[in-house]
Amino acid sequence: MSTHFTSPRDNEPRRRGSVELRRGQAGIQMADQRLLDSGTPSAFVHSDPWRVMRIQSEFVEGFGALADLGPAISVFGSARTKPGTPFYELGVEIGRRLAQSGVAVITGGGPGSMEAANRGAVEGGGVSVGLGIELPFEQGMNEWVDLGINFRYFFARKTMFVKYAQGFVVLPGGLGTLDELFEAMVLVQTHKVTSFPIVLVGVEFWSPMIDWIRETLVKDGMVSPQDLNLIQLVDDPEDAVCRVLHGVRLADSDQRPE
Ligand SMILES: C/C(=C\CNc1ncnc2c1ncn2[C@@H]1O[C@H](COP(=O)(O)O)[C@@H](O)[C@H]1O)CO
Repeated sequence: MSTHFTSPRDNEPRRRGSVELRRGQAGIQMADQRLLDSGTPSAFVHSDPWRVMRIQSEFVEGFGALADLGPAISVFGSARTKPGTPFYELGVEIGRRLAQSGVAVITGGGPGSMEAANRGAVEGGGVSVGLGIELPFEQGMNEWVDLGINFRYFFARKTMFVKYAQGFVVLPGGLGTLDELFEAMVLVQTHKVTSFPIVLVGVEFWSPMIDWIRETLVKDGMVSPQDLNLIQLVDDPEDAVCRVLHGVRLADSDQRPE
């Protein structure tokens, strides 16, 4: 990068990357001066430019670790599901069936349904991935994660769930699960991702939400009736895995040249 100085009175701009500075703005200390000045306070590590580098490093680390993962499905669901409950067993069964079909299982790496799906993936002899998130209360990665990456930023982590999976399976959950589900629906609705199957598991749990989408959002014109086709609803784990994998295969053949 070339930076040239001008007198603050001079009308020639000082350039800093793509930014041009004149007059009072041109007097700001140069980045390399700040870097080398031993008297500079450490506050810069809490500044936005520094954060941008940390954010960038999360993408670089994530892309690097997952680049060779192969086919994968992201499984979401409540962090609070207890082992031994029907929803937990559902998660284990889905993780196992995905693994047995040769597909890696990606979860948020936490407890509950995430742990269940990771556990199923290990039991099914597959690749078990956890994308952990730094939280104010220390949680740690569940013991069934074989390839774990920890993130500081939710948005960087969410990119990985979509970029390295070819579909989503969504178990019953709370705000975190809803956030992941609706982000995926928006990405498909706006064609940011194409032919991305989203399968909800748990008819009784999800039906009121789907009814609300149909009876309020569609009725009031907030979404189109076709948007309901973005999701599929099932109860049976075999059906869930079949549909998500079938959706992926359909997508593959859609994209194959004639
Ligand atoms: C609140 C509890 C644990 C928090 N630990 C989490 N670890 C990893 N990922 C998490 C955690 N909490 C939420 N997530 C993400 O959101 C989804 C679950 O959220 P929900 O609100 O429970 O539905 C999940 O898919 C994760 O990606 C309890 O001990």
